Amino acid sequence: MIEKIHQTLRDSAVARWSALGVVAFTMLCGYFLTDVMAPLKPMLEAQLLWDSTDYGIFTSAYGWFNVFLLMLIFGGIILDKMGVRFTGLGACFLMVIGAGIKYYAISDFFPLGGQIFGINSQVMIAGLGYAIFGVGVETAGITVSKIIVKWFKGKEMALAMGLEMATARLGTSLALIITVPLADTFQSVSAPILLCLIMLCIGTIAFLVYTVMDRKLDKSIDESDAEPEEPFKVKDIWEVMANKGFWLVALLCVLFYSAVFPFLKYATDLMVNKYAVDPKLAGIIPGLLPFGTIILTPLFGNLYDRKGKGATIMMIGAIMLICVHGLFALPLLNEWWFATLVMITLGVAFSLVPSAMWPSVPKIIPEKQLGTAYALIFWVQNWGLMGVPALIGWVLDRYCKLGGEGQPAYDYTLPMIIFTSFGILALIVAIMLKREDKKKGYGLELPNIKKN
Ligand SMILES: C[C@H](N)C(=O)N[C@@H](CCCCN)C(=O)O
Repeated sequence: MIEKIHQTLRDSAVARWSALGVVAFTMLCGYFLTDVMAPLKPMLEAQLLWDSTDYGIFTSAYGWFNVFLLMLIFGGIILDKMGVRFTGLGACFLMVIGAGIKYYAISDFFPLGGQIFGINSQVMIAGLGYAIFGVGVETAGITVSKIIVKWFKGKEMALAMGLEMATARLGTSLALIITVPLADTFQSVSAPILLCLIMLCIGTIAFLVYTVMDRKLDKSIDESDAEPEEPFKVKDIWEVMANKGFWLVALLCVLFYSAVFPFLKYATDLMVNKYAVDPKLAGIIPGLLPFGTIILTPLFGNLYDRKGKGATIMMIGAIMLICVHGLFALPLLNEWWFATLVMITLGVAFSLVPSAMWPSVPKIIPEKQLGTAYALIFWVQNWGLMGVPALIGWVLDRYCKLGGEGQPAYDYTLPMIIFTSFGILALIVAIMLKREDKKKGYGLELPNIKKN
C-alpha cells in the first residue's frame, strides 16, 4: 500500500526560511530602536540638558507598561486567542506609534521647559513613547517565537531561533555603531530616531507580507490531515503556571538575563574604572559582545537541533557566566586585553544559554499555550531587566565610591559579586531543570530535528 504523505507549506524549505527572514527583519528594526538612545546619552546631556536621572527614568520606561500594567501578559493571551497575524500587526503598530511619540519628544518641534509630575516633560513624553514601544517590541518578540515554532517544529527550530536572535542583535550593533555618526552628520540628536521610525514602518510592511505567507500556511494545514488544534481557554494560563518546568525556565531566564543585559549597561564604566581603558575607547570592548553572539547563537542552535543536550548547554552557559563575572570581580590582571578575553567568553555564554533555552519552551508547553508561556517568561524577565540596573546603581553610589582626585570613581568588586551570584543561582536552576527533564521526559537532551 502506498502511503499518501500530506505536505503543508512548512515542508517547503524555501517557504519556511523566507518566512523567518521576513519576521527576523521586523525584529531587527525593533532592536535598533531599543538601543538607539544608549550611545546618545552624552549628546542628550549636552544638547537637551538631560541629567543621568532623566536618562535613567527614560530607560526604565521600556518596562513600565509591560511590568506594572501586565501588558505583556495580555499580549500573550491575545496571541494565543487571536493568532500571530492579528497580534504581530498590532505589535508593529504599537512600535511605530511609540517610536513616533519618542521622535516628536526629542525633535525640534517639542516645546522645551515644561514639567510633568516634577519631571522634565520632554523626558516624560519620550518615556511614554518608549513605554508604548516596549509593549510593541516585547509582544512582537513572543509573536515571532510562536511563528518560528509554527514553521519549524520538528525541523531546524533552534537554528531558526538562533538566526532570528542573531538578526535582531544586528539591530543592536547597528544602534551602537551608526547612531553617533548619524547624529553628528545631521547635527541633530533626533536624526537616528527618525531613521528608526522609517525602518519600523518598513518592518511593519515586512510583517504585512508575512501575514500573507501565514494565511497560506494555515490553508495548507487545513487541507492536510493534520489534527486541528484545540482553541485556547483562559484556564490554560493556570495550567502553564502549574507546570514546574515552566517556572524553572522562567527563573533561569530572569537570573541569566539579569546578569547580562544590566551588566552591559555598566560594562563601559567597569572598563574605565577597573581596567583603566580610555573612556573614548571603553565602549568597544562591551561592543564586541553582540558581534560574537551573531555568529555563535545560530551555531549552537544548530548543534542543539542535531545533537540535543539542551539542558547541558544551559548548564555550561551558566558555569561560563560564573567564571566571567568571578574574573571581573577578582583583583587580578587589570589589563584591557584580559578584560577583552573575558568579555569574549561572556559572548560565548550569552550564545549558549539563549540558543538552548528559547527552543526548549515548546518541549515543555503545548503549542496552543505557547504565546501565554513566552509572555509570562518575558514578564518575569522584565522585572530583572528593570530592577537590577537600579540595584547596581544604588550599590555603586552607596558602597563603592572611591572619589579621590585622579583615582577611579568606583570599585566594581561588589557589583561584580552580585552579578556572579546571579550566575550561581542560574546554575542551580539549570541543574534542577535537567533533573526535572529526566523525571518528566520533556526531551530537552534530545535533538529537535525528528528523523522521518
Ligand atoms: C528582551 C527580550 N525580552 C528577550 O528576552 N529577547 C531574547 C530573545 C527571545 C526570543 C527568542 N525567540 C534575546 O536574547 O534577545
